[in-house]
Amino acid sequence: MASSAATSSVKVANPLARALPSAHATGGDLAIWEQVRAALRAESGERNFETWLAPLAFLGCDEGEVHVAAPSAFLADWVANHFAERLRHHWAQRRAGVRQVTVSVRSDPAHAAPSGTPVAAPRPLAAVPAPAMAVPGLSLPIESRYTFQSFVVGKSNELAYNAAQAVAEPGAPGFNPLFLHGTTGLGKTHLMHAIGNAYLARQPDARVVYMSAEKFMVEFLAALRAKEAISFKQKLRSVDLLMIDDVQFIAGKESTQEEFFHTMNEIISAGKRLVITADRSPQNLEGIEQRILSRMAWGLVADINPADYELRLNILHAKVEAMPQQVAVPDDVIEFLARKITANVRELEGALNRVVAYAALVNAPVTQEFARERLADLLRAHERKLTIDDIQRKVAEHYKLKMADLLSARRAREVARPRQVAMYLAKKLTPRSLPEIGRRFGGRDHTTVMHAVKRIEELRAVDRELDGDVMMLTRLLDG
Ligand SMILES: Nc1ncnc2c1ncn2[C@@H]1O[C@H](COP(=O)(O)OP(=O)(O)OP(=O)(O)O)[C@@H](O)[C@H]1O
Repeated sequence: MASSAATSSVKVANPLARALPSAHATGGDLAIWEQVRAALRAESGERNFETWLAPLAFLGCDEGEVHVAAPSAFLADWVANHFAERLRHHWAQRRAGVRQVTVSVRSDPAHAAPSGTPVAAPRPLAAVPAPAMAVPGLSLPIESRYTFQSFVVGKSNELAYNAAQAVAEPGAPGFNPLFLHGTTGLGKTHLMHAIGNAYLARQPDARVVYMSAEKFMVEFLAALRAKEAISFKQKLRSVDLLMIDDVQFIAGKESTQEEFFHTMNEIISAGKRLVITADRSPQNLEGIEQRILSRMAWGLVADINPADYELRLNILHAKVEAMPQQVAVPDDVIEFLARKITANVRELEGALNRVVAYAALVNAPVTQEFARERLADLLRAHERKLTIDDIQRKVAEHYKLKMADLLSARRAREVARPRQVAMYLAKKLTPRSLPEIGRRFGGRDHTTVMHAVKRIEELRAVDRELDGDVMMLTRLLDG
């Protein structure tokens, strides 16, 4: 992510540079900083403010440049990309001449190496130990195929992905724990394994434990029975990185929750890393003690939303590329799957595998027809007959137009652009042909529809608002 999205008035200082600018904070500037904070709190909401903005430290302002510092490279990056323009705006309103905001990474004396500490020399290759593993016995195996590289990023999982990367990086991430939540099959477990793999690749000797909340409970109760609870506690609390999957499982299980709470506290206060996943947000987890919920919400809570059409396409492309056998899967089949299998990524992946495996078995080319036949059961379950009429209505409603306008010959931009969006969606989301779509839009020619589709494709690449409209409409219409 980083600096690419930062506006020209904002820069992210090199996250690795620990030294801070020599600006100084005067009393007047500190008062402005408090006002800016209040304005940001009001406009971004309490949650966003606490997560992203509250940890910022104000360093000072010199020659039109405001310097703030975040506790980690991850936070610095995120603030620069998502809040820096607002920061600049509020400063500029209150202090003449402010043109730029610089976000740097705060050097934290508590974590800095004491001066004089020798930096470890790189180890020669031959001395590198065999690939490290999670703590045997205690941890479930960490799957090597689930890596950051094999995780495809889109708007719906971007925050979770970036935060997960920050946990695996060497410096303190600036938040603890990381709480990932989302419904089934959206990549929570994948990200946890990716954290484990990346962390162990950097520090092969680290003690990493990945376990389901169910395993946590089973192991804890077994240790209690065997009168080995102390050793269980010690083993678990001495890890460097603890990852607990599906924490909703301990709902209603009181003694397990008690133990879980103390484990969380120990890990966090020892500065070790904790990652937790659940199928819903902390506020929505029922049957879990309030003190655990607030401890969880104290770190960074990142949701993973269902993948949109674009992300589904990208995931499918990535999965096809990663397949061991080189099977040609034409683009129209990929688009077909991305359009039809919308529930979650696990199902999408399963559908692709099913089609490809069967094609290889019977030595048939992968076509849309073939895919439709192989997935008939799955598709029937999802089938919702989406009509051009549905699309027109939704688009008209979204742009606050009358249906008659959408179908009219009016060329004014405020009508013509939504009409092109509707034609584009009709082509992408229904099996109707271009001439058929033209007919349904007031008897237009198929070349008009073709032009509309091309135009919207071009615009989506450069116009974020339009792209957002199309994605939202696609989700509303196509599930
Ligand atoms: N963004 C993504 N890129 C690549 N693969 C993904 C992505 N999201 C999910 N997957 C794949 O989808 C499958 C299901 O993901 P995963 O098991 O991580 O889901 P989950 O959210 O943990 O679900 P559950 O709550 O049911 O355990 C995995 O094979 C995973 O690799």
